[in-house]
Amino acid sequence: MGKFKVLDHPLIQHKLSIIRNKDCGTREFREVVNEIAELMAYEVSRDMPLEDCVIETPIAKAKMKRLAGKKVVIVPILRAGLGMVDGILELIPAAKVGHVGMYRDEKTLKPVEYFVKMPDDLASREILIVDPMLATGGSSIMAVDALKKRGAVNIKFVCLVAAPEGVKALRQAHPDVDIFAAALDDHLNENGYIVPGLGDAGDRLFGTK
Ligand SMILES: O=P(O)(O)OC[C@H]1O[C@H](OP(=O)(O)OP(=O)(O)O)[C@H](O)[C@@H]1O
Ligand SMILES: O=c1cc[nH]c(=O)[nH]1
Ligand SMILES: [Mg+2]
Repeated sequence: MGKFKVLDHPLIQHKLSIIRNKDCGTREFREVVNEIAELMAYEVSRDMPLEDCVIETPIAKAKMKRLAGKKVVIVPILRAGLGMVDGILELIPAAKVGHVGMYRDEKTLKPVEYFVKMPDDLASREILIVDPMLATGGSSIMAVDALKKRGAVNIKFVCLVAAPEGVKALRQAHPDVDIFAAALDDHLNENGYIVPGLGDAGDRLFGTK
């Protein structure tokens, strides 16, 4: 079973309290979502594989370590996942970026896929699917399905706020996927929104309603 980890670093918790506030405006929301994503990327990348290498410094040859393997792929689930991409790219600037477009039908709460564009060689790459919200789990499960269908095997899911219902569903559907969240909230309300949550992440990021 993949792990589920809440990243409770004080800076992450502090910044999360800023964006949860209903009075946080679009500009600040966008900035702070990226800042949290950057901090999370530091933890999420902790077990990235390294390989030996020899570097010639101005003084001597030195046995060093560098990242091994192909470039990481960041996959935002559109739209809200886009808000986390730049923050992660600050730490992993050479990463490739794939996109999965999906929205949740307001009545059924089921995800509807409308776009997929991925880099090549998914099978040999580490993939970070990012979306601020893990609610029922429907969107994340469908995103992992879409990537596995295209050959992906090494997948992590990174979100800001998770509901227990979504964590359970994603782990059941894809037990091999590690899940990282900045917070595990209480429950989903009758409209499928996370409580206390932060509202509709996409609308708050892009100023839509
Ligand atoms: O776990 P789930 O129940 O599937 O809900 C979570 C999904 O809902 C939100 O997207 P939304 O459908 O609002 O699309 P948007 O990002 O375009 O606003 C959110 O960003 C997730 O993708
Ligand atoms: O609370 C929620 C649930 C789904 N999508 C959001 O943006 N927020
Ligand atoms: Mg939305």
